[in-house]
This record gives sequence, C-alpha cells and structure tokens, in this order.
Amino acid sequence: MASIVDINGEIALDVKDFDFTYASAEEASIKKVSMPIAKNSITALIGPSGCGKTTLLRSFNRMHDLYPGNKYDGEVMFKGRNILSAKEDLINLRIQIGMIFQKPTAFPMSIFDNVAYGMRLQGIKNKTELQDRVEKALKDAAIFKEVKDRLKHDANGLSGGQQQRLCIARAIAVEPEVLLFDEPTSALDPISTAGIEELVVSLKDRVSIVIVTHNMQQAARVSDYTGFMYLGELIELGKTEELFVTPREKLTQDYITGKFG
Ligand SMILES: Nc1ncnc2c1ncn2[C@@H]1O[C@H](COP(=O)(O)OP(=O)(O)OP(=O)(O)O)[C@@H](O)[C@H]1O
Repeated sequence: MASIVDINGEIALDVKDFDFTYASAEEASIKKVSMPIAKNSITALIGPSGCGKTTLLRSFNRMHDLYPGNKYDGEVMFKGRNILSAKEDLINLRIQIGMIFQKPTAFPMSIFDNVAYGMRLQGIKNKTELQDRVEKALKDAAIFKEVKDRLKHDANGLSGGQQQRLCIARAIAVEPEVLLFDEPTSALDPISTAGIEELVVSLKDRVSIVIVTHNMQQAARVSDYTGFMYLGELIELGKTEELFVTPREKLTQDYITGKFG
C-alpha cells in the first residue's frame, strides 16, 4: 500500500485504483495508483526512468486516446465525474485539463494565432475579445513585453524558452482548471528554466498543476506535494518538504539519497 498524505483543502483530481496498459504491452504500465491531486497546488511526480510518470500524466487528459487500443481501468474523478468514461468529450476535457510538453510545441503560425487557437476552438470570434484575451494570456505567461511588437510574426522564430512560455500562454488562454507539465524545462538552458519555474509557481492561484520532472531539485523548488513512483506504482505521496527530508517509505529514501536512479 502506498503511503498517502492527507491533503489540506480541496481536491482537483482524485485518482482511484487506476491502471493503464499500452496496446502493445502485456502488462500494465500503471498499477493500482490512487492519489489525490490538490487544488491550487503543484504536485510533482518523480521516480526513475520508465517508472510511469509520463504515462500517468498523459492519462489525466486522455492523451493516450490519440492511439487505438490503449486501456484505462479505475477512476480519475474531476468535477464530480469519471473522465475515463466513454462519454467524456475529449476536446472539452483537454481545454479544461491542458498539457505542456517537454519540447516546446509552437504551432506553425503567428504568435497571436498560437494563443488564440484554443479560444477559436471554443467558438470565440469577437476580435476585441480575442485581442484582449491573447494580450492577457501573454502577460500572465511573462512573455508579452518580448513579443508585443511582433504578434503577427511566425512563432517558430522565438527561442526555446520563449516558445515554452508561448505554449503556456496558449494553454492558460482558455482558462483551464488543471495544467499538466511533462518535463517542461528539460530542453531549456538554466536561465529559461528558472523563468519557467517561476511562471509555474505564479500560476497556482488559478490552476491546479501536476509536473513530471527528472530533476529532484526542481520538484523540491516548485512543488507543494511530491509523488514518488517506482515500476508503475505510486510508492508515496507526501508534502514536498516532508518527502525529501523524512520520507515514510524506504524505497523513497533510497531513491532520494541516490542509492538507485
Ligand atoms: N507507447 C508505448 N507502448 C508500450 N509501452 C510503453 C509506451 N510508452 C511507454 N511505455 C512503457 O511504459 C512504462 C512507463 O513509461 P513512461 O514513459 O511513462 O515512464 P517515465 O517514468 O515517464 O520515464 P522517463 O523518466 O524515462 O520519461 C515503461 O516501461 C515504458 O517502456
């Protein structure tokens, strides 16, 4: 049984007895994971390569449905419903639960159109509203000053760190409830990384965040809660400062003290 800390406050996502099996795999990559994801907090997922961090994260907005034959079991409760249900509207789900990838994924279009993309999908056509919300999202993602004079330019002309902030602007422009970050700084230099970490922390007033990271220092710097995974299982979910200083499980202790990696 995993050791799970009590969450003080509301829960954004409640994962219950969750299994995930890839179409081509014989056994589940995620096994019986149960964990609460706290609202307006940052939850980091850590663990050795291949332990299932990305697989679990991508389950939270059903990214695995992009490929046929993958199988979910159990429940992921979000706003009173199980999002693993066959009835779930996946476009709407991915607006409410957005994702930021490891490699910045600016679309091949202008900076403005990148940020307006999701709002247009939501049916917003009014030009003034689009302009106002694009500007606000760019400001909130701490990139407005750098791009305000070239909103019509191709987004691919931006640096990696700028593109990642643009992706964050695009995700927050549709006012999601949850944001999933999959190693968002692993392709960035230390200065851009620090900028993204600061930005992620600044967003938690309005969204609930789950972040997968290889970097334990990053988890310690930004997160409120940390989950340690091993071989597809969640071993421990704790308050970050407690998990790193006084882990409850021996496996967690061995991992954070570098006994295996
Ligand atoms: N598309 C796939 N098809 C089959 N198995 C997969 C697929 N993607 C991942 N896996 C397997 O699922 C398990 C979990 O992988 P996952 O990428 O989620 O781990 P991770 O903890 O995010 O690793 P890393 O830190 O290296 O990114 C691994 O055993 C991996 O080999």
